[in-house]
Amino acid sequence: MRPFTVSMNLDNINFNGNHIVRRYEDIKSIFKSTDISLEGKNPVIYEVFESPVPEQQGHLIFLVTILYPGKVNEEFFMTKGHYHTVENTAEVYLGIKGKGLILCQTKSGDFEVAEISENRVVYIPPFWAHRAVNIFDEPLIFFGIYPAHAGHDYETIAQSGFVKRVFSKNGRVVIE
Ligand SMILES: O=P(O)(O)OC[C@H]1O[C@](O)(CO)[C@@H](O)[C@@H]1O
Ligand SMILES: [Fe+2]
Repeated sequence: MRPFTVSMNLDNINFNGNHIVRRYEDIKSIFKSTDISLEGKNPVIYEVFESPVPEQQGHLIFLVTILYPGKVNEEFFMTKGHYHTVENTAEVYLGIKGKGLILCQTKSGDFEVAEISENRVVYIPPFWAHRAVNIFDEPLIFFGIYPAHAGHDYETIAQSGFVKRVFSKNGRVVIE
């Protein structure tokens, strides 16, 4: 592989790698309850633009995630969340726009919330599951980098979920 550059122009982002689009119907099971008002609309909850890099040890995948503003009933839009399949792999996020929370937890029950916003860097150590939550009324946009061989373990989260959820209640952000 040869060195390459890409544009970070957010009006027209495309790194020529995977483009993951997750809509309400794809991920509604992650929310506490279903929301009839979204059933017909099936909005895009988030999309991820990844770099075209082989999923092999030694490489780094970089990405931009756009997590749209919105709620499923009172629960803020969020990503599926995952552990890395190769658990001993970390991830770094750099906030570009918007405001959010990165929920982090370990299999032994440890939990942490990290704030993400423009110019703030979040470090997710090895062994920590991570889920992004948009707590603002604009898209949450962040850049990320992780080892290309890390993989995504969604199954553990599907079975046991995250220990906390983030809601909007009377105009306030509530973590329960
Ligand atoms: O993979 P999920 O949980 O749907 O969420 C996507 C987020 O996690 C990542 O897959 C990185 O591991 C990013 O691409 C993105 O920010
Ligand atoms: Fe990850």
